[in-house]
Amino acid sequence: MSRPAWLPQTRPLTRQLIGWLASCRPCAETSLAAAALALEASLDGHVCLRLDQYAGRRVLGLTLPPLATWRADLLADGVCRGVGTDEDAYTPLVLDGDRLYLTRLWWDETRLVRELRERAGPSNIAPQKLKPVLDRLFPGRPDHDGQRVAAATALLNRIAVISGGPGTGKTSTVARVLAALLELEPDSRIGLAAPTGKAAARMVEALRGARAGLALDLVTAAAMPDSATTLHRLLGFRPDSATPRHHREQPLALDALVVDEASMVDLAMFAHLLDALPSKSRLILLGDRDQLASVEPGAVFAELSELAGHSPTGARRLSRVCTIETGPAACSPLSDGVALLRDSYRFHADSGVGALARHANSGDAAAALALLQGGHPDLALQAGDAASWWHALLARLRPAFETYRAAVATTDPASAFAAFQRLRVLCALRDGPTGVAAINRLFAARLMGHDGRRPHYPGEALIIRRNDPTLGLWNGDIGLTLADGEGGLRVWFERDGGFRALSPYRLPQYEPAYAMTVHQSQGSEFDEVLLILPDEDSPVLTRSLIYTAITRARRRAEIWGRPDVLARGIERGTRRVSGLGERLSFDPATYSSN
Ligand SMILES: Nc1ncnc2c1ncn2[C@@H]1O[C@H](COP(=O)(O)OP(=O)(O)OP(=O)(O)O)[C@@H](O)[C@H]1O
Repeated sequence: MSRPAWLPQTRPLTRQLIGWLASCRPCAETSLAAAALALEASLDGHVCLRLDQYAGRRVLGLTLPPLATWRADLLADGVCRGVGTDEDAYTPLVLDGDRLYLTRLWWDETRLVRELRERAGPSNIAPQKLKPVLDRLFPGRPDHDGQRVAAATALLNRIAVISGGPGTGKTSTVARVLAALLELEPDSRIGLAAPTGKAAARMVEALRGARAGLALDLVTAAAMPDSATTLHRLLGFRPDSATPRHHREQPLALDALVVDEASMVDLAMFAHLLDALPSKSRLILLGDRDQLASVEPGAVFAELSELAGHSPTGARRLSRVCTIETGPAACSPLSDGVALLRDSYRFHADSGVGALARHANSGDAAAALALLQGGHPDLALQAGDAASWWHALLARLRPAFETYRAAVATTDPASAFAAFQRLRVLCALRDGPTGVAAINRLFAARLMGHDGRRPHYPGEALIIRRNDPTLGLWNGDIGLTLADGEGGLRVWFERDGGFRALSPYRLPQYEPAYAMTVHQSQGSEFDEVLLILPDEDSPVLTRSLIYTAITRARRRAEIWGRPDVLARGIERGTRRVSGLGERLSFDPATYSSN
């Protein structure tokens, strides 16, 4: 059929693919509309489209058919295939119940579900052996202590998911989990990984700190892992190939893997990870289920966290090691492995940042605004359009940039990084007058005195946007440019507790980093954070984005923008559509809780 009239309403990629599909085969316009909606959904981070949410509605200027007719047309037109039928025949889409997937995403979800189901279940650690070890590692703590329960959960199950907000003790808990594991299974080969280089470095630093507080015997202390890598590096992704070096036939040589900041890991990476991890290995996922999900489709960590519950057997095993509250019953074979940490030790009870994060996360815009306007010493709201405050923003930042420029003048990378990482401006959007690109141009010109004539200059701060395994640079790495003492410039990167320098002319794709998007800031923390809002409401501005921005702040958070725009963002909850939770749940027809 000819190109549908509604096609220009969709994004360029959708237009291209639907144009191709329309030219390949005759099919109903509503089948093309379903394919277009599934593509658009994947571009928004959803794994699939729920046909039942659209059937019978008017969308893209079309009235969509009732569900049964729409499903039948889709299958008859050959735009998609049903599950279990003709798996070798390629169709662009797969229809699984009422969920319509791009075929690649259906395979990723299917592989992940299969791997998780196969691995779910109790580990081979006996509760009676674990109890004395945890008594030693959590001295003086009550049996019902949340971190102790989380540690026991992680050790008694093969797949563990520990979710908690900032400072709830995820790292402290996992340090004890690793110590206990090494005591009970001394030969364990343990790996540490995170989605970005920054998050991996922070994980190592935090684990070193947590480990120092444990009275470990010398053998255990020496066996504790002391380096972490990115998931890309761990799996051996190559720039010229979509298939990593490690997979089912060439698995990782690990008995246990801890992945920090797991909320940033997308569906496809999770599927690759489970494929490469030996079937007997443990997997421990750490993260904050309320943070922004990955840029690519999927919200795997948040969905796994939602499975929390106890099976009768799981509850019996856990209660031999600690005291547990009566909670929800298991809804999935993975439920017993999920632990939620709730008490934050980073923010004191009177911390404005902590309270603001809680209000934002619960969607309570009125309480968040009242708090911001209530004169809290660690919070500020600069209300209004950007045009009304950008001079004030430059004045607010000038002292911090002067400190940074003074540190740059010493040419000592440690001083430069210490000054640079103290404060960060975060932007909700990428483009537009308050987007990260415009704000960076403003700061480079007005605060760094960069006139744009030289390609590089001392103090230039940049963020790497593309992995370059040959150079050992990873998407998200921050580089600071310093004079090299011979009239040239070098860009310095933090590496393995030290620094390394490269010529600015060798770098892969990068962007300025005086300000960064909230997405780019995930996995990092700063003493002070200034969040810049767009002047107009945007669908990108969501509760999880605002919560993620605020929780990057250790000591102080400021919001620059219109209160009504902030309120609408806090009220905008988002939920990514996928089939993961449903496919991992027990089949109610066959599950018995006894
Ligand atoms: N049970 C506790 N009692 C007192 N202080 C604690 C406790 N647990 C953790 N802390 C402290 O709280 C801070 C945060 O702990 P930790 O780094 O383990 O949390 P996290 O959840 O990993 O934090 P982040 O969100 O920054 O990754 C640390 O300074 C730690 O020493």
